[in-house]
Amino acid sequence: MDKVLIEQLVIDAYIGVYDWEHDAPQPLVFDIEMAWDNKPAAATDDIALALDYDKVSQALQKLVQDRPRQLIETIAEEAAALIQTDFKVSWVRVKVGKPKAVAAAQTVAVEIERGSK
Ligand SMILES: Nc1nc2c(c(=O)[nH]1)N=C([C@H](O)[C@@H](O)CO)CN2
Repeated sequence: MDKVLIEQLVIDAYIGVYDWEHDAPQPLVFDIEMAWDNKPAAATDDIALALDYDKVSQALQKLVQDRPRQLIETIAEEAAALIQTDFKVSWVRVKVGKPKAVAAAQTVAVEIERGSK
């Protein structure tokens, strides 16, 4: 299975369950894997046949900054749904890290897979 990947995409977000988290944005780090047949794009050298990682990244930025949320689970689920619906991706893995959440941890994260390969 071919994939298109977006790694370590940083998006500032209003995210968290505690009041202090509602006052300022903090970084979320996205790792995304998307099933995509890369052969047609490679054969034609045509971006129209590729899964445009730039467009996906922009759409994720808009989604995340659209409104505050409490849980990174919510962001992960909404990101997966957007990628599947708007970009016609049959299978996606989304990892959302919140590096500032737990002082003693380098990062905390959730990861989900949606769709079929
Ligand atoms: N599974 C989760 N646990 C926690 C979350 C979360 O989004 N998913 N969030 C928090 C707080 O917002 C925390 O990040 C503040 O440090 C706690 N646990």
